[in-house]
Amino acid sequence: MSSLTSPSKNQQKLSTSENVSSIRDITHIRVDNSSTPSSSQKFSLPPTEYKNSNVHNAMLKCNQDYVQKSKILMSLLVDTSSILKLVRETNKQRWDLHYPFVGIKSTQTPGLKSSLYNDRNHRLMSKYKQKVNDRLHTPTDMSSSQEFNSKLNVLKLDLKRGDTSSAETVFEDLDKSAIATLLDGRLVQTEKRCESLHARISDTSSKVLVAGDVNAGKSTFVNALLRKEVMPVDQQPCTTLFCEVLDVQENGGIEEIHAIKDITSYKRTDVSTYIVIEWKDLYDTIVNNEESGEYTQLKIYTKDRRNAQESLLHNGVVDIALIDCPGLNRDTLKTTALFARQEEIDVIIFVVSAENHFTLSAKEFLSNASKEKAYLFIVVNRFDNIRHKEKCRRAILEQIKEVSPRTHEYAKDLVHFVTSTSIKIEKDDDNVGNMSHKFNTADQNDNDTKSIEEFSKLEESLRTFVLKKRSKSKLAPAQHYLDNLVTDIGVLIEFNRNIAQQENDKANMKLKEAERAYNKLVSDQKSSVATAEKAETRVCEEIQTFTRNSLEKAIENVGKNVSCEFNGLLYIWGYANDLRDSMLDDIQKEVVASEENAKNKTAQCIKLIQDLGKDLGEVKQVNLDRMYTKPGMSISIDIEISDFIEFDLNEKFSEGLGFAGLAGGAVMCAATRLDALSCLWKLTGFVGFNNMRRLALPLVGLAGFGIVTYILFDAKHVISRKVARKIRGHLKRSDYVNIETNRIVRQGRKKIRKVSDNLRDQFRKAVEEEETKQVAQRISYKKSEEAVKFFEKIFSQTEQVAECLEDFLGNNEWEDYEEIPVSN
Ligand SMILES: Nc1nc2c(ncn2[C@@H]2O[C@H](COP(=O)(O)OP(=O)(O)OP(=O)(O)O)[C@@H](O)[C@H]2O)c(=O)[nH]1
Repeated sequence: MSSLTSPSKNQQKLSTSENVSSIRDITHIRVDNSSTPSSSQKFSLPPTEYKNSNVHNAMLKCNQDYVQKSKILMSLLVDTSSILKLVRETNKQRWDLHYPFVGIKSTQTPGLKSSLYNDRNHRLMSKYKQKVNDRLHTPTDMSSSQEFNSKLNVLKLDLKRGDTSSAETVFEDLDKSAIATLLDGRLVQTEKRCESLHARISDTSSKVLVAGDVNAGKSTFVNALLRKEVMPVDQQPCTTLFCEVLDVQENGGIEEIHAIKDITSYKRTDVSTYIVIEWKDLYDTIVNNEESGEYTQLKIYTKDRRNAQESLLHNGVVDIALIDCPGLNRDTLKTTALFARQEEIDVIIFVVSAENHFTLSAKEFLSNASKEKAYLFIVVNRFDNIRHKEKCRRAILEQIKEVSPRTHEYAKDLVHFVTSTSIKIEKDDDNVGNMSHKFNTADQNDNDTKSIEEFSKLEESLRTFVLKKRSKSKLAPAQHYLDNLVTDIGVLIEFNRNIAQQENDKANMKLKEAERAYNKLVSDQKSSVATAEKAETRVCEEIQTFTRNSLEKAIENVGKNVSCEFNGLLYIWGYANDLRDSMLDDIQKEVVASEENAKNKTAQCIKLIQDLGKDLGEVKQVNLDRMYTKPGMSISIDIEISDFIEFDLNEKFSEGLGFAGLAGGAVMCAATRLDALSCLWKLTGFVGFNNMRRLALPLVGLAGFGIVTYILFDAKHVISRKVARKIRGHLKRSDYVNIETNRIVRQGRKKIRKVSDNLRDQFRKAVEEEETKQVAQRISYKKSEEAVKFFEKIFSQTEQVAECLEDFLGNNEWEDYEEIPVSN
């Protein structure tokens, strides 16, 4: 099997460039045929046998050239196939290929800067580069799909969609991946085509189709070539299906007839794909098939006992298979024409009866076949039946001139007037079985040396022609195909390299932008977070200072501006309570004011912090209404008797007066607060009645004196002072200022911290997003960079293939095969 079926193995052995250099070596070394397995097999016969045969030597020479050229071509096909595989792989996995000129309306393909021009001097550009460049920059008419697609030949996409839509509009409807998929399909087809071309070149055999009118003597001619009675001959039309006669070596040395129903599934080694026909049944099978149509083709493996110099089937150079066709008529014309068009058919031999000349079917077949194959090999048979031979010769040559002028030009080599029945053929009763009685031997004429000579001449010409045609028919299609293909690959790759380069430039720019944006964001993040932290600290300190000062001041001033209605001594207790409440209210007012201040400061700070992150997305609103809704520290102060007693009286009073006043005050207080009588009663019980009686008078006197003093010296101021002092003392002891300040600051800090945390979060997300963007840009940059490198590598590999193709196959010698079909 060809190496194309396992390119990976092939690649393991040789890289493309190594392969190409090995191809270069091939051309400088004369191919030593004896070293190749096929040639050792083919030239195993003693060389003396060839000595006198110029024809055979010519065949050997011709074959040498063929072997050498086919090796090069096969290597190039393998390399091209590997390139296609790499392109396909990239198209599928890494980089969607762009189809040249999609959506570019200008005839100058703007934006397409060719790196090929980067060569120092345009004139120094390789032929291949120049070719690709010219193709890329040739103005394109976008009006029709045909013109549009003409940038590519082999890789051209078939995008016709109705008559009205141009390829351009079709392309507009397709997205990038759809085009990549279409291209993938095209690449697969192309790879297969390379494989089939490779297989065709590696196949050393040659197929020769023997066509002609009914009863022209095709089967007789085939038998004469083989010198053996293989094909059944009948005066009635008898060949009804295609019978391919091959050398027995092709079937492992076993003479056999395979009747095939479906030729596409035929495998010689798989007996289920054919039926083996007995030799004796060959005639009946062929004749009966006209009605049954059971088989489409027969493969007849037969032994040619003649030596290589004489044999056609195994001539030591090329394995020739002869295909005997059914005679041409309206029914068979189409099938035979189709058969003749097959690539495998290297040569068409057309057998015409000298008596009947060309029929209409024959002319139609020949004119079509000559378009396909250029040169035809024409056998004018049954020449023995012609009396005016020269006249007949002229008439037939005239007809050939009409249907195939090129064949006519080389008529000496390509047109032969023969009598097939003049050739003595070997009969093998085992093979032909009961068919022998049907074989017409009446026309055989051993002594007709002229006819035999004519036939030998025909055979010589035929062998050389088959060989040359084989070279041409097997190698030329591959050469032309490769030539077109490598140019197409170049155009496709260069076009995509350009796009990849543009995308790389763009990606590079975007990557740099992304890096800049990222760095700026990270620095903004640091500074903003620091600013927010500072603002938080500062504002909290401000709130703290303000609150502390306010509360301390309020506590210090407590009672200074208090005014409560004093309704006389009887209501002194209520007065004291009112005073206390009023004082505590004043402090509470300061607390509320501090809370309000803290709220404002917090709001300002929050605004400042939110402003720091205003570019980072939506700002989360913070509700400050719920701040300080819970009451602060509660103050519980009870008014006691002692709150009415002022020990530290004004310096203007003496100590005695003070004591009396106090005592009086105490009595008054007790009198007002308690039931005086019950109090007295209790006191009497305590000190004893007699003692009480003795104390009563001085006490009453003292009380009276106290009452008078108390009234005289403004009881309400004393209470105010005492209550204020009591409140201050209580608040100091309970660390009121600190606790309240901390509470107010804490709540403000909490709100600010929440906003700061949100800002941090916003920055973190933004940084993450920028990082992701940066990573994506880096990936896209790397991807396009890899694509550029890949396309450059592929282009240079393709260029090497193209140069080899140019060097070794693009010479005039090659064309000679068309110019001189037979002569050496
Ligand atoms: N006189 C003469 N008769 C020939 C010659 N070649 C063939 N014949 C006869 O022509 C008849 C038909 O020959 P075939 O070889 O069967 O012809 P064919 O073209 O294969 O026929 P179909 O396959 O049926 O189209 C037979 O009787 C042959 O003996 C020839 O060169 N000279």
